[in-house]
Amino acid sequence: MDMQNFKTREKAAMAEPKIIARDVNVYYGQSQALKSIELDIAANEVTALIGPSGCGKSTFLRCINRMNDVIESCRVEGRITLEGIDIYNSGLDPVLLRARVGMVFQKPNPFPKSIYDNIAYGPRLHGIASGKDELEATVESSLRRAGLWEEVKDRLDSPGTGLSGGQQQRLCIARAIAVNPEVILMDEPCSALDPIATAKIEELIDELRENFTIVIVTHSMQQAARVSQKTAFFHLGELVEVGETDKLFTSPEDQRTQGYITGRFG
Ligand SMILES: Nc1ncnc2c1ncn2[C@@H]1O[C@H](COP(=O)(O)OP(=O)(O)OP(=O)(O)O)[C@@H](O)[C@H]1O
Repeated sequence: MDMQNFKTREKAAMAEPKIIARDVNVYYGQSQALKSIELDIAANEVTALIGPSGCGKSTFLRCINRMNDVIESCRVEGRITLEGIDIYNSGLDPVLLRARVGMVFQKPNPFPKSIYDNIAYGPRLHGIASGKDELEATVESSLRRAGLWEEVKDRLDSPGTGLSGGQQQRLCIARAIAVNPEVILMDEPCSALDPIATAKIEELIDELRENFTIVIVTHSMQQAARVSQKTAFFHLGELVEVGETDKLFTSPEDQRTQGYITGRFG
């Protein structure tokens, strides 16, 4: 290994995880959806959350930007830190948290506004771009980073909802990027898309990790294997196993992981 490579790896090994979850328990009313979750999420990596339906993947994802706050019956216990800041107990405004931790949903959900305004909305709200020129530049760079600029540059005033499903999802990714978040959460972002649109989003995810920390929930083990560096396997509200994606899929430590990835249940 050359010196440069060694230094890069050493730096990565020493770096603090971007997100740390400790003893996270989540309840919907009386029913417990997550049990004592402990997970470190590294910066500039893609972490995939996998597991059978109902195991708690989306619930955990929503804990990271406090989206569970809007579900009345939901109660979150434990500690989740973002760069050392406790996101539940620091008095951190959830709106500001969600600017740092953006989210992309299963079904593309552009606002019923123009393509331009879909992207400009967040920067306007958070006062990120000052003036028309800067806002235009932010809209363009966000669309470029989401791989959508060439396809929409001549129709920025058209409604976002008029785009194809795959384009709408890239619009939603561009919208998330526009406020310059550190983390992007993706809840099954390709489940409503065809294979070609899925491949585009997967390529995009790989490019985005250079600048963002990405956590993705997916039902597709192939997708987890293609896009992620780390994979966490959830089962019945427990985090059973987490590790390097290659290792988790080739030599898992737990029988339950083995059972799931070989298709014995799920
Ligand atoms: N809003 C809610 N109100 C009540 N219970 C909920 C709510 N959302 C999720 N649950 C329950 O919490 C548990 C975990 O659900 P969650 O959606 O997090 O699982 P998941 O692994 O993401 O599932 P899927 O893969 O089917 O999306 C399930 O038992 C589910 O029924």
